[in-house]
Amino acid sequence: MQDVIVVFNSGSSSLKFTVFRSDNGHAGQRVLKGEIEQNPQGAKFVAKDHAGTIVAQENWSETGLDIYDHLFRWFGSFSRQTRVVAVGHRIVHGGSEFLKPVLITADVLEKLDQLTPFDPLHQQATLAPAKAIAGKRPDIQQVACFDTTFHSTIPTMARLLPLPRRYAERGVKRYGFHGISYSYISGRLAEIDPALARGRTIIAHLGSGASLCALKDGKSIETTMGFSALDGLMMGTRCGAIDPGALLYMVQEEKADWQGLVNTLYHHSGLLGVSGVSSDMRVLRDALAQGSQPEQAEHIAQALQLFVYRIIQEIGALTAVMGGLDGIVFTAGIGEHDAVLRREVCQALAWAGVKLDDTANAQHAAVISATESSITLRVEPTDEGLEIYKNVVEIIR
Ligand SMILES: Nc1ncnc2c1ncn2[C@@H]1O[C@H](COP(=O)(O)OP(=O)(O)O)[C@@H](O)[C@H]1O
Ligand SMILES: CC(=O)OP(=O)(O)O
Ligand SMILES: [Mg+2]
Repeated sequence: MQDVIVVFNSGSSSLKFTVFRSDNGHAGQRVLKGEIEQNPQGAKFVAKDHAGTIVAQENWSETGLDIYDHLFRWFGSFSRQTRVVAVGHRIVHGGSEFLKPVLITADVLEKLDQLTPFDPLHQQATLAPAKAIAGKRPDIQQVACFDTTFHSTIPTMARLLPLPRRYAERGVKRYGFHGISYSYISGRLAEIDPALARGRTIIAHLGSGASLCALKDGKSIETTMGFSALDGLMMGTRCGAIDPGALLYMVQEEKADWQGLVNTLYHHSGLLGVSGVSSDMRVLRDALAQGSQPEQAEHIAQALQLFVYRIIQEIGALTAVMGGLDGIVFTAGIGEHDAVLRREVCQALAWAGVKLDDTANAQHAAVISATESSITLRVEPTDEGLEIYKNVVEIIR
């Protein structure tokens, strides 16, 4: 009977899980990974073995929490051949209380539930698997790892929002997110590039959700997402930082109700909102290459340019806060795979001494800076699943 640790990384639209052997220390040997993609019509479940071969594929008519009955039926058959010794979860918001990974208890779940208004997009989606398992398999130890933990080191000036003091006392301050990814990359840098790990390095986690982290001497000192995962960079469907007066206008003039505003800002803005076509970089680039009609082509081009422009603005700000810049590490879906995006960002940073090696960039090499570049440029795949697995091993040890 194989002992395993299961790791859930629930995103805003999909539930991803990875199964690791539990007898392999921090090496984290994957035996299975799966995804449940949900849509209004139901859910599609796919599980693949370590070689990527599909070992299970099902379409379920249920959605929301009902998918867990199917998942546990499948889990039941799966766990008859294996022994699930623990489950790890990516929980996006840990608030001010949870500053490191914790064993999940009813009290912990209750406190995390109360943070939902701080992150209406992710919190319940990331808590759902933990709640389902706590209800159906209370014998299984569960560990919560938080996207906010890595940024517990940001200083007061990075933490405070310029609002009346009473709001900070209610938790309205800057937390930062993508911390599990940043913790993984920071650990990898210590292994592959100690100078960058200890230096002034910006990690660019550019996925559907996108943010930057200013890593100084191995610690987060500033990051672009703040109170919420809506803040900072322009993203696939999220607006990022915008003038609060625009929100007041939207509410006043368009009588936008709260839910309508949540949907607009979280789901219909960003690349999708400006292009009017898609939130996915690949779709937008293909549409331009295939020659959209002129107005649509202009909107797509502006969306892509604005995406880069916001990254440049924030890199400039983080560089100032760090008092200089030694390296940039690109990661996550866009950061790892979109050489055009990386080239456009690096070209706009020539003033800072950034020089890209175009050949290495096109090959998605680990190091993409030219030898004469005064700033090291790297591409490093993130691995939130492995980072969570390592935290689970530590907690249940
Ligand atoms: N080959 C690619 N070229 C450009 N962009 C890509 C590529 N592969 C993935 N992406 C982008 O990465 C995004 C997904 O980012 P990822 O970090 O994988 O997921 P998530 O943000 O949901 O955690 C997609 O929306 C897409 O825009
Ligand atoms: C915090 C956050 O935005 O996560 P994701 O990029 O997975 O949506
Ligand atoms: Mg992500």
